[in-house]
Amino acid sequence: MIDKKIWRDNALQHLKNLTDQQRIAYQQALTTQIMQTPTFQAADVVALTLSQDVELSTQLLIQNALIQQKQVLLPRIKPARQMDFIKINEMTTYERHKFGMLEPVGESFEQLTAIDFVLVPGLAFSAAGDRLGFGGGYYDRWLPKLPQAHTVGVTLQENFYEQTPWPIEETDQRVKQVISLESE
Ligand SMILES: Nc1nc2c(c(=O)[nH]1)N(C=O)[C@@H](CNc1ccc(C(=O)N[C@@H](CCC(=O)O)C(=O)O)cc1)CN2
Ligand SMILES: Nc1ncnc2c1ncn2[C@@H]1O[C@H](COP(=O)(O)OP(=O)(O)OP(=O)(O)O)[C@@H](O)[C@H]1O
Repeated sequence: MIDKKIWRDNALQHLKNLTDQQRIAYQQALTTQIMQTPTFQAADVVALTLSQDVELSTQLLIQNALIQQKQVLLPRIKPARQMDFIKINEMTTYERHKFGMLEPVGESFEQLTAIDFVLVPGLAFSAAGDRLGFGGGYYDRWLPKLPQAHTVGVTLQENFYEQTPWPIEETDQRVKQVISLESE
């Protein structure tokens, strides 16, 4: 879909332009904002992501969630654009998928209805919760399996839109909350 590509490229450009110093500040802000979210504080089981190259870093959030004794799950992609989530701990090892992402090694967490909180990755979000991902449709397929979970997207202010500018598809899953990070 050509229209989506324009908005994806635009959002990617904003992420690529960040300086190392801005990245550190955004990682800190992402961590603080999520940890202040009541649904995260109340959550026992959280599905996070392991950020890749241009994405805002989730490392600090993962470490804090583990320190807080939450059960932390990270994704592994499967054939047919499906995902498994693996419960991680300090001993978990990671391997690189041929598409480039680092993924945890371990058994799939099957109790999807026990997941309280999901950090949904995305390049851009709108106030209504519309999300522009990398285009695999992985989260659009997975999120309907856990309607009970609180879903949150975090984005740069530059990639946050009051009105959704990209075309919305039937299969697109909205997130329940969007956090737009302001620049310093
Ligand atoms: N950190 C992080 N992890 C994540 C996601 C994410 O957005 N961020 N995902 C969020 O969904 C899933 C992975 N999503 C992906 C989406 C697209 C491609 C990709 O490279 N697609 C290429 C090639 C595909 C192919 O050859 O079939 C493409 O579509 O051109 C890879 C992973 C699960 N893990
Ligand atoms: N549940 C589904 N069943 C069939 N096709 C789907 C489903 N969800 C999404 N798709 C298709 O997958 C393709 C990619 O979806 P989309 O562009 O929304 O990905 P994305 O949400 O940006 O990516 P990701 O979730 O991987 O970050 C689209 O062509 C969409 O129609």
